[in-house]
Amino acid sequence: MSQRFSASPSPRPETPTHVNGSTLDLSIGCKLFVEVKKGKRDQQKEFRKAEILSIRTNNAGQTEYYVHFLEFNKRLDEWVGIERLDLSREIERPVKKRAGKGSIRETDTPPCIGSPMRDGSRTPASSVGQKRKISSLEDFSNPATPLVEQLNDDYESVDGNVTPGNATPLGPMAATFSKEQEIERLRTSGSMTQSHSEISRVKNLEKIHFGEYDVETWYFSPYPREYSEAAVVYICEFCLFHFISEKQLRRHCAKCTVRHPPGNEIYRCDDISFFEIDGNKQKVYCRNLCLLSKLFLDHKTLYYDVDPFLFYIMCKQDEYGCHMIGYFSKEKESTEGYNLACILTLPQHQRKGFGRLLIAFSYELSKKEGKVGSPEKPLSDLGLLSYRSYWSEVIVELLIETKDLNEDIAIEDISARTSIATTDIIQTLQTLGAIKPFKGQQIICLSDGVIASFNKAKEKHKNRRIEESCLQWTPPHFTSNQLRYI
Ligand SMILES: CC(=O)SCCNC(=O)CCNC(=O)[C@H](O)C(C)(C)COP(=O)(O)OP(=O)(O)OC[C@H]1O[C@@H](n2cnc3c(N)ncnc32)[C@H](O)[C@@H]1OP(=O)(O)O
Repeated sequence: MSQRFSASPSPRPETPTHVNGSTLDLSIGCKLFVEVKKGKRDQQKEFRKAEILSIRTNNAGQTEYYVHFLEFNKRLDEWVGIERLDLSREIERPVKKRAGKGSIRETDTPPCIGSPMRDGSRTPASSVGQKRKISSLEDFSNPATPLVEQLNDDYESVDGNVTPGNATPLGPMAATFSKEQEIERLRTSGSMTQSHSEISRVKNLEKIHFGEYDVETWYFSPYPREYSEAAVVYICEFCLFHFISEKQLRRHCAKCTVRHPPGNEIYRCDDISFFEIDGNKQKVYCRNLCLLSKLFLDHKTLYYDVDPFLFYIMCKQDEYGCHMIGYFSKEKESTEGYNLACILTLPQHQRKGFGRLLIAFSYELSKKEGKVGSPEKPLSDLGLLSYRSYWSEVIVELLIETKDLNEDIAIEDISARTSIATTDIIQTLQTLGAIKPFKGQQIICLSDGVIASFNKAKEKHKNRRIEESCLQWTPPHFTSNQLRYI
């Protein structure tokens, strides 16, 4: 059965808006101040500069604008009505640029910069070359914390292979960008990235129902076109089939006997289990998983070519079955030495230490393989924060241990014992301010502050650790041509 894919209702380029009897032309690319959605208790209105990315008419015939708050993460983009626009302040209009001989093209996007990815696509400027701020709803209140500054610096160093100096403008491809081509690429390509000029700037689903949760989505994902009309998309939490109505889901659940991900359970400790799934064997499940994860992963994910990947699904068990909390994917063979491709904790389970557990598990697998590994780049803002937190904790713990034993330890030793790549260790130590010059040499020295933060974090995470003895796994081997299990 062929499926059609689409971003959202077709955007209208220009809409005359009536204010106090006069007409105001608001078009895609206009930048203006928009009221920020705040918690119920916060009475104070706050406005931030935002760019209009799309315009639509809702069922009640009212015009709505899809806005992106400048310098904030895309997951805060949303549809707003005219009442949230501050029309009393200046509106910045998109610059008209000449597109070629005799024609004028209106441009609302900066050129995309970035390095070619493995699949030939480009890394988006938003995630690599430009400075970004970590943001969630609560971050609106305090967008410029020291953590944010730290993160911005980290972005440039971690993804440091792209700097404005070696950035390449996207060139004529951007001008001839076709929606059909993009849809086809989203549908059929492997690892993907997004650029500013892609239709996927506008998210297509508002909410999903998953298990017992209703979850607001963050980003575009290529679900079938008709799904973008639904207020909620219903997903079976066990087999990941998706439905457009609750009735359809109920009918499905009456027949669906699946109670855990379709793979081998390779780890169980208390109520936490990990299942290993081969993308080549469970294509439908893995594609549905990638569709789901794309709703929360902006900058890269794969959702068609799942064969070369293994998927590790983390579940919490109860009497009904194994409920998915998060997952990570891993290339069967990574020439770049990556031990993790994409990682996701479902939003309803975030900030509870599960991301840390997923990361720890990926390194536990690397240890069993006798390899050093690193996550695939670029990392998202949340990915980087989580990795920084994990790396810091593991490295500081080892340094304290070796100091207590009066042993010397080199970066290579840390890497061999933790499976963390030396570049990640050095960057982490630099971030902690732990590399100091001493008598013409560089030494590692932990400040009291770093040790105090470590002790606090250790206490917090003491119940969320991977027990090595609970991992029942031998590294799988694959034939070189097809990457299947032998
Ligand atoms: C290689 C890649 O795939 S990069 C892409 C990474 N994935 C994504 O961006 C998808 C959307 N995000 C997510 O799924 C999650 O945020 C993850 C997987 C990155 C982290 O999962 P979580 O379960 O929330 O992580 P966890 O609770 O273990 O937090 C780990 C640490 O990261 C940091 N952190 C995580 N989220 C945040 C946040 N929103 N704000 C500030 N710090 C954060 C904190 O230091 C936290 O430790 P703490 O709670 O003790 O302070």
